[in-house]
Amino acid sequence: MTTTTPTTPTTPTTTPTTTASTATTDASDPEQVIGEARERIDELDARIIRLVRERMEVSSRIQRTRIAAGGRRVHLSREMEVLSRFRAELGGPGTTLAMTLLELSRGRV
Ligand SMILES: O=C(O)C(=O)C[C@]1(C(=O)O)C=C[C@@H](O)C=C1
Repeated sequence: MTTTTPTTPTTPTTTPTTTASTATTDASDPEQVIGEARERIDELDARIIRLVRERMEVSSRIQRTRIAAGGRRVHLSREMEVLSRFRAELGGPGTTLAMTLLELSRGRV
């Protein structure tokens, strides 16, 4: 007859690996999830603002060049292209966003 020695449960010696989606969040703690997601949003907003400022500089260069060559500040057909691209990608609010970007870039018309 063979006897078996009772085994005691052991704790894992390695830490469970985390996946990308759980590495920085603990779904059981809503405050932590929200706090971390807001940090990410703040970073994204800072990048968006930097990009908007960069767009304004590039747009200003185009406008100054056109005006120096005898043209006008506003180029309507180009604005229509910009507006339709934002609308195609983001719908009606995309148009509003594009209009705001254009106003920031060339002032009010
Ligand atoms: O693309 C141009 O010709 C620009 O002057 C740039 C820009 C823009 O910010 O997108 C700004 C003013 C014009 O009315 C059209 C577009």
